[in-house]
Amino acid sequence: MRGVGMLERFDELTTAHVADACLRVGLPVRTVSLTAVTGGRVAGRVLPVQHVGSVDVFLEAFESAAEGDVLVIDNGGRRDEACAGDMVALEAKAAGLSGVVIWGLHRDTVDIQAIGLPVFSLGAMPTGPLRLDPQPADALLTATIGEWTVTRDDVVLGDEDGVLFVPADRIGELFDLAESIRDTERRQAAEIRPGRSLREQVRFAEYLTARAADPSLTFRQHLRAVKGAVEE
Ligand SMILES: O=C([O-])CC(=O)C(=O)O
Ligand SMILES: [Mg+2]
Repeated sequence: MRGVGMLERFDELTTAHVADACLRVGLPVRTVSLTAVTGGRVAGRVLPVQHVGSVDVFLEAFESAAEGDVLVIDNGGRRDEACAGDMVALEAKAAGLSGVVIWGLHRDTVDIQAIGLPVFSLGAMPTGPLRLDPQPADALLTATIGEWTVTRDDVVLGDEDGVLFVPADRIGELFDLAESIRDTERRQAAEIRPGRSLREQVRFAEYLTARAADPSLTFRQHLRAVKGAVEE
């Protein structure tokens, strides 16, 4: 699954559903809280870059980008400079990319919003970089976003809750599971509204009784037994 196909399938899901799917199959839940500058959603293969003070590394990455890739910028979480703005967003869009994810700050917010390419970042700041550091040898191979180091073998998903990284070769399986979690949650929601409480649906009273007898019983174990979905 690539580019547009992946985005179409993710369009009916959220990062929360896929994060819960990761938890269920025992994958690390590689999420980061970032703001959606343009409010859009993104799903695509990671195009990793490490930024050291100049946009040239982005332009170099675009030279070998594939349709639907997402530029994932490691700026070390710095909050003293913006590392990408509307020029980078526009060039990314023209190169066929489907979004930009920044572990750092952006600028040119209004122009980025007008371009419409989904951009996720820690926030905005007027100044660009005032430094230029040496470029590491793996600057176009890996990016560290929060505590997660990602490569071309990863897919990034982004929405209003932030971003999530998943292994590209597990995406179909994770989407299948995320869809079933979403369907369960929708069914539960559809019953809460007319008055059948979540506690009733997940037999919460039974859980409290069972936990009194066996304090090691967790709510997650109980949810699995009754096939409910809330937190995974
Ligand atoms: O932050 C930078 O220097 C890059 C920039 O402004 C842009 O892409 O428009
Ligand atoms: Mg600019």
